[in-house]
Amino acid sequence: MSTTYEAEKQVAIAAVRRASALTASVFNKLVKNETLTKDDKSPVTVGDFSAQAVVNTMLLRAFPEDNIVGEEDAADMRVESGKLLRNRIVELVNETITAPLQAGETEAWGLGPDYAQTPEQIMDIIDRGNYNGGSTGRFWTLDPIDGTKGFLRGEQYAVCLALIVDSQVQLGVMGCPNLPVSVSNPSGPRGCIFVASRGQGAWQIPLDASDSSAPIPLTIPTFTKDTLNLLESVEKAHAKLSFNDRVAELLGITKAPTRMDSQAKYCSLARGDGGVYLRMPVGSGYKEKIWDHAPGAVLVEEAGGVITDSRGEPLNFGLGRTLGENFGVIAAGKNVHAHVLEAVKKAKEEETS
Ligand SMILES: Nc1ncnc2c1ncn2[C@@H]1O[C@H](COP(=O)(O)O)[C@@H](O)[C@H]1OP(=O)(O)O
Ligand SMILES: [Mg+2]
Ligand SMILES: [Mg+2]
Ligand SMILES: [Mg+2]
Repeated sequence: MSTTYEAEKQVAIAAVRRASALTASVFNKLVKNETLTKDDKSPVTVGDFSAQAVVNTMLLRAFPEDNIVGEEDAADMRVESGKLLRNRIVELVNETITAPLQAGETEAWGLGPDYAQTPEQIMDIIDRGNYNGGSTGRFWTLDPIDGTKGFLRGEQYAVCLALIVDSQVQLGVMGCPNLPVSVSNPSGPRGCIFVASRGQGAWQIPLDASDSSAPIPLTIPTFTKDTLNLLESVEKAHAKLSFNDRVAELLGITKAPTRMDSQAKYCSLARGDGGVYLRMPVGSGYKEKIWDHAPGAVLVEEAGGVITDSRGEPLNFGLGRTLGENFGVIAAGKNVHAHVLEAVKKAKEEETS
């Protein structure tokens, strides 16, 4: 019998909602020493650490046996120089988890006025994201702020959570606080959640729990050469944008690419706002992380699309914390995908000839 992971979906949506609210509220108050630079030179903020603590708390209360592959760890908070950072994170996490219960939430998820945690508990819960993943069993993967650079610029970012069972992504939930609710009204209200579970479709729901708008089913539409465009990174160090330009040319695309940080690109693709997610490695040896693609992958597939690496092979979420050797990512609607794959092959041949 196939399972629909309904209980997991409810917890994941609530966790992404609380963590998204935290990140949105912290953005306006971020001060200088609340952002650090990690060993790989990428930024991390009190928002990333706090959001990971909130999501891990709720997941582990609801599913104590589960493991979590999370992006962040608490090492920087455990040292003497991390005291200010730690205090701020403890304040943010406790503010978020002790906030009154909202519709559908329960105290069993560690929420409500009685559930404040000690600094030690919060550091330990962040470090419960240290699981290494693998090809068998069930685990969650979490990117508490995907697109930290976009977050710091006040642009797109996403709180990203997925459930992986025996290497297959079964459930994906992404919170996008800065993404317009409606594609046709880009300057209108912002804040959406994208949800997909295997065999159950892809949906957009409101970020605000008190908004009772009905879930919107998502299907990737059909594109023509004139309406097709690429969705790509803002950061030049994350993807080879010159390669994308050549692929667009080979495909006869005339529309300019949409540059956007984070897995909000997958969300945009799933709702027809952009026709191709294309990410090619820059050749720095960076390995793509499973939390940067797992929820986006199930969302695209459930919206009727296809996602592979640049050779047309499926992404492998069972290799550990990374996707292994990086051959890039192509995601698009079924018909478009085959053409992109062909154009990518041609552009690669040109590079080596
Ligand atoms: N050198 C890199 N190459 C590719 N992706 C990277 C690199 N450094 C960080 N990332 C991750 O790429 C993703 C952002 O990609 P995009 O450019 O598509 O927004 C983020 O998950 C970011 O991590 P983070 O979660 O810390 O922001
Ligand atoms: Mg990061
Ligand atoms: Mg990320
Ligand atoms: Mg991140």
